[in-house]
Amino acid sequence: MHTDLWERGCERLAAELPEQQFNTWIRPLPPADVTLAGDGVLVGLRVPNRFKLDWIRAQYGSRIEATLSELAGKPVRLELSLLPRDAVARAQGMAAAPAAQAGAAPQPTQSPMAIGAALHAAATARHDPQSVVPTPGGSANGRAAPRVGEPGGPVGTSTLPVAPTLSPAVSRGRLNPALTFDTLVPGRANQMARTAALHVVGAPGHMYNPLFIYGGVGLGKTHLIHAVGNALIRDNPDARVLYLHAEQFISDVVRNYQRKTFDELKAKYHSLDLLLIDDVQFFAGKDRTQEEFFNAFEALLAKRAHIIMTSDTYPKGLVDIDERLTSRFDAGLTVAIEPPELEMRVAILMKKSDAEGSRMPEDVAFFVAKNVRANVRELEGALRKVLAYSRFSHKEISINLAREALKDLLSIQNRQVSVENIQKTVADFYKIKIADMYSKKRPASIARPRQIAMYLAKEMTQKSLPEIGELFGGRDHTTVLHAVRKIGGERQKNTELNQQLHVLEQTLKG
Ligand SMILES: Nc1ncnc2c1ncn2[C@@H]1O[C@H](COP(=O)(O)OP(=O)(O)OP(=O)(O)O)[C@@H](O)[C@H]1O
Repeated sequence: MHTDLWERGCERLAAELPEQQFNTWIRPLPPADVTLAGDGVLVGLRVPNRFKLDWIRAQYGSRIEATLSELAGKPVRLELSLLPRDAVARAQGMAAAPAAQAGAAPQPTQSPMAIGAALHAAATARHDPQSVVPTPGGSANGRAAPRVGEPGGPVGTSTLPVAPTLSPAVSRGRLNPALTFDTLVPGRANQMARTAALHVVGAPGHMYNPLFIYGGVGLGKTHLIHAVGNALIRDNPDARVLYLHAEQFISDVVRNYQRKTFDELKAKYHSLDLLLIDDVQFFAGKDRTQEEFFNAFEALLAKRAHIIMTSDTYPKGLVDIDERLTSRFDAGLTVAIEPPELEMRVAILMKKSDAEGSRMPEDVAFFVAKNVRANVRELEGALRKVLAYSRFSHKEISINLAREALKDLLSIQNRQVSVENIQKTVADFYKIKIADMYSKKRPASIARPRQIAMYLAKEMTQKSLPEIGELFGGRDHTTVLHAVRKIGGERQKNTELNQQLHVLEQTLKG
């Protein structure tokens, strides 16, 4: 077994990567789970938040896989997942004291892995934006520069001053130069959001301010707002653009609160031309953060700076966020990004495989796209698996190869969802009693979830209409057919319903 594979990998990465990059991104990770999987090795890494997960995957994923594969002498597949929230919260609670000493250097005598475990708690509690933010990645003329960690890319320590008021170069450093409009595949699912975003690039500070983009996980919200930032800086290299995840804003507020340096916070945020802030649902229940964000928001709009926010739900659907904020979020333009349809998924697979230098034949792209429907992030994961499998096995990319590479994923997808499970999940979601699924009650608050459950039963199980009717309290098959048509039709037009169905489908697929 390769029990010490991760530790050896860390040692190698510590020697190869610039020190600050290793210390920021790899060292704080908790020890990986290493398991043998077929002819290869599966290395599971848990990361405290989505921002870090995306960054580590984009910047270091292939490098980690290559390093570990070399050490193991067999193919290694890296799987990144989020640490459960309670584990993060526990670590934050435990780390209250170390957080005060954020930045303390690890003891050199410890192994990278031991240090990783020890520092993990402090790192998750710290969330120091300056420490987690990558070094500048854009060139002076705004064209894409090599990424952090790539040959020719910037080294760990920024030579730029980190002033409370961001210099344009520092703000540019927070954008991922790979996330542009060119690399974002357009389609019906992101048409509105993309068009609105392009308007902002054309006339920042004018129309659609603030722009609020919402949608389920992995659908391209972050990509789109980075694209706006990158395009704006390309057109105007002096523009002060800041991208940050809502959690970083929260940490900034906490830090300035502790130090009583609110003027610095104001100077930093109120001076921007474009603020891109991801996942504002994270502000829930954080009153002081909401107050500071409100102040920044008002100051930026007053000087015609643009604000773009993303969230997993529309403004009125945000919970534990002050209404004076949510009503302002809704005051510009609110647009949804929907799950991509089949053709768009195929286009994404083909574009991304081209970018990797291994074209995926169209029939294979259709096969993968038909089987991976949840979101683009999962689609990318499936693509990575197929490409890696083809590389390691020295075989051409074909449907058979894709079937083999994705067999775990396909077996999960094919797992049967039962009508009983659908009834329970839908009842929980809409907060009605499960008995109402079989009852004859007709108020809309009950009849509609029941119709939604019937629709999902038809979509997600092999049951016939009469069988479904029977399982819903002995209803006639025409009642089921009516529900299936009604909900299916509405889904096409009603974004909110579509999002709810998407969440339910994801939950049911486990
Ligand atoms: N239309 C698209 N074309 C190309 N790539 C896309 C598209 N949509 C999403 N992606 C890619 O899918 C991945 C996930 O997208 P992104 O991180 O922007 O999703 P998100 O909606 O912000 O998710 P989350 O809410 O989980 O943060 C990224 O690698 C992104 O580049």
